[in-house]
Amino acid sequence: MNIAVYGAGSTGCYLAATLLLADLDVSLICRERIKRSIIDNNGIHISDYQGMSQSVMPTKMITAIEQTTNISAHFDVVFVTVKCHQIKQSYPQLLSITHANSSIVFMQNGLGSFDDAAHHLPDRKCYQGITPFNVLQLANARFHKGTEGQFIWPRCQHTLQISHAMLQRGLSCQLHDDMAAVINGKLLLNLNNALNAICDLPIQAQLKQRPLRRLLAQAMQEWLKVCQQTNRPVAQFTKVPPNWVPVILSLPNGLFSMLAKSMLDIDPNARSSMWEDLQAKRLTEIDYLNGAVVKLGQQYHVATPINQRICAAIKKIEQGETVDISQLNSNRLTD
Ligand SMILES: NC(=O)C1=CN([C@@H]2O[C@H](COP(=O)(O)OP(=O)(O)OC[C@H]3O[C@@H](n4cnc5c(N)ncnc54)[C@H](OP(=O)(O)O)[C@@H]3O)[C@@H](O)[C@H]2O)C=CC1
Ligand SMILES: CC(C)(CO)C(=O)C(=O)O
Repeated sequence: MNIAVYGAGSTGCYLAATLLLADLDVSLICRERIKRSIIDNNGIHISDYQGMSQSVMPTKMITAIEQTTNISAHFDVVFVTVKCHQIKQSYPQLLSITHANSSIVFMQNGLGSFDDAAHHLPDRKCYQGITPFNVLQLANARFHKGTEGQFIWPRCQHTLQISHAMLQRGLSCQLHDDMAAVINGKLLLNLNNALNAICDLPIQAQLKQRPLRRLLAQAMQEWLKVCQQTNRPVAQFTKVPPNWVPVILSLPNGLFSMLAKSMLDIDPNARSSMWEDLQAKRLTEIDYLNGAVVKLGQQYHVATPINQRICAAIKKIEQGETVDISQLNSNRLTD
């Protein structure tokens, strides 16, 4: 089975290293800077907040698909790990490197990008997968997992084979039959990406502040309302069912830290991928996260004022303006 990780950056390099450690045949399709960094540092180095640390040297790294020979229809499985807004440009290349029985697994957060991909690649088996944990790209080809979780993939012939190979090496992933519920449940957590980026604090420090938790709880309540209204299933990612998460987040600090130990048991430096995007002055995925909640809210007549303010704030920051998180409690950002 020939596997490719298309767009190996933070999550993609972590995924590629994990699959290589399971002795699978993996090619990285990545930028020249990533390839150079991996070569200069003798491999990909992955670590996690519980002390795991492993290294692996990929032998196949492709930076220019058009100039690579024997790659046409070569891959049986492609994990796509580019950002949501980079998916559109990938269709011709994804078509050229796969065949009719290939599985293409899209690993993006949020809603919108997968539907577009499945629509544009009708001759391929397209699936959605999820990275439930945070990966921070550090210097020297190091990729650090800062929160808990395992890769989640749809159950299909290829992922069953991959899961088996991983298990034999003491590694694990989760296979699900209902990826739509998983995506909706992950979006609930990703509503924090923007808030985390705006408050400019590590997630753990952010969660210790009740006003910041309450903002997140309100954003989550709006999404849960949309899900209820549209009969969308929401998978559980936390110790408590999705509907309880905003309730727990709204509790006073003492009660919250007693009841939400696992939420706080993360790397003290972990931040959201949107924080990373803003630091690097990259376009964010706001339209696919809080923006998707707003869009569905408008469609199904559910009010989403907090998510609207969050979107407006991120758009301002993308344009170089500064935003104070306290402004989210007023209407000023949507004016
Ligand atoms: N980072 C995280 O902790 C988490 C991220 N996610 C989700 O996973 C998805 C991927 O995020 P993440 O891994 O952070 O993204 P990254 O930006 O770190 O990685 C994507 C990489 O793909 C490269 N790329 C883009 N287009 C191509 C192309 N055509 N050919 C080769 N390389 C390409 C990008 O380069 P360039 O920057 O030059 O465009 C970048 O290096 C997102 O939807 C995100 O929300 C989910 C859970 C956690
Ligand atoms: C794991 C999590 C929720 C961390 O914020 C994430 O998905 C991200 O940063 O994009």
